[in-house]
Amino acid sequence: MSLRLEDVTLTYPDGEGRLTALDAVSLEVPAGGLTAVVGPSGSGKSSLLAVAATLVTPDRGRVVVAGTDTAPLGPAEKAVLRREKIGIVFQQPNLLPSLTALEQLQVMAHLSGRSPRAVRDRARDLLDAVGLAEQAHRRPHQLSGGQRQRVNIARALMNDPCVLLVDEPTSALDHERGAAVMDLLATLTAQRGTATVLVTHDRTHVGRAGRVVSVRDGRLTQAATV
Ligand SMILES: Nc1ncnc2c1ncn2[C@@H]1O[C@H](COP(=O)(O)OP(=O)(O)OP(=O)(O)O)[C@@H](O)[C@H]1O
Repeated sequence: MSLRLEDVTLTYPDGEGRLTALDAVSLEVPAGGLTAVVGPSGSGKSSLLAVAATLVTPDRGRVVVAGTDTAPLGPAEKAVLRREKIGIVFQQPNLLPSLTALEQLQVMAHLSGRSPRAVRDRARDLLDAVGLAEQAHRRPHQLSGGQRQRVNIARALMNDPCVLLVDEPTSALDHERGAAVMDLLATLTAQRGTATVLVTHDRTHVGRAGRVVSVRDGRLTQAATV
């Protein structure tokens, strides 16, 4: 199942007029595909993620998540779609300080209808997949920045999303850890078949993505297969 943006335009109020943050953007990411969106500050990367996440409604165009056109959906329906189909990895992990790595994942599944045992098993499997099986019972302050980002990624996969949206995953990490997180995202995307979009201003590690797209002044200017 894929993610598709069709001719998406998004504007914000700007004094007397409107500022165009996204200008007729079209982008398709297939299941199992990892697309990196690169661009300078203010180019529209966060706006693109927010629209893809259905957190912001575009002025024009369509966002299709796993075959569902999101345009006709109301706020409650979008919230369900987000919970069931979309994983979001924010730049800052926003982990709850008092919870262990395992518990951070478990709380994500409280509305999933799965048994507590199934939830715990899935959380353990995911921590294993991101290389943190040994750290399952540590709290955020007992983890490194790279490890916190791994918990963040594992947490976004807890509800088995079709679409994974990742905001600047390597900006707080040194070169080696940044490369490792990008490798992990590429591996998880292929293994789990998510349609993954990551946005970044830093081109250092984007070679690990299957496709790189540039955004500038709200327009996709170039697409290249790496
Ligand atoms: N809520 C808002 N209201 C008005 N203008 C906004 C709003 N959010 C973003 N903008 C403007 O829209 C444009 C695109 O912003 P966006 O945050 O998408 O860029 P970005 O590429 O993510 O930047 P950065 O890398 O600095 O986070 C910018 O000109 C920004 O000033």
